[in-house]
Amino acid sequence: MEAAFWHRRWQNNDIGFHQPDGHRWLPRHWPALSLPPDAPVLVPLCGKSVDMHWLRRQHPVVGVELSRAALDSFLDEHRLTASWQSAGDLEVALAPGYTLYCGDVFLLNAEAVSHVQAVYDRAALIALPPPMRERYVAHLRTILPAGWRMLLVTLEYDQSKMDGPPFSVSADEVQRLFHGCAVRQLEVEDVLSGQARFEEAGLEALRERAWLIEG
Ligand SMILES: C[S@@+](CC[C@H](N)C(=O)[O-])C[C@H]1O[C@@H](n2cnc3c(N)ncnc32)[C@H](O)[C@@H]1O
Repeated sequence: MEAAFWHRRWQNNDIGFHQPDGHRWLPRHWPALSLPPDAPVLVPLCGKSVDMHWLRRQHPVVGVELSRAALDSFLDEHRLTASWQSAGDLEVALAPGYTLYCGDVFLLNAEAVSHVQAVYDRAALIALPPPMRERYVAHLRTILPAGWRMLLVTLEYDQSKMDGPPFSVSADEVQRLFHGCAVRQLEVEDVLSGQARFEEAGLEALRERAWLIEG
């Protein structure tokens, strides 16, 4: 998607992807990453996810997000005072425990994530259309220091019945994108029931999966 698409969504408060209570699987599956306390965690395409607030209890959090409005809302909602600085091609908000980059994830460089040990991707990979997904994963794999681990959440459904975002990402695609990494499915659940937009599109299944990936 173009940047303008996302800026419009934030401007119009059209943010159905935002989960005010956080993702139910984060507390359950985060321990599978076996991270040392204080290991810095990258949250790409972070929006104003409250999952960052949960992660922050254990880890310094590095976010990256196109929309300044999203990051300003996150800071406001969590009563955080940030100082904004320029960081090369991006801007960055520094608040206690948080380093929040504002700009295109593809402009995030290896220096910015040189200390990162883990990644939490919920609604980031699946927010991107196919060619951009390849580029996104290749970019993360290029800039992250060796030994990273990731908790990834994907959705899979019949893409011929509706358009993304969120886009359908199959188990095969996850394996392909992360070839050469250790990829383990932690959980799969059909979450179609009660999801009006997906039910109205005539889908018969909407499979959500959690993955542990080790680079
Ligand atoms: C579907 S939302 C998910 C947000 C968050 N991960 C969550 O769970 O609520 C995708 C987010 O990615 C941001 N985004 C899209 N493309 C981006 C890019 N190229 N670089 C940085 N952020 C991007 C959008 O502004 C949007 O906030």
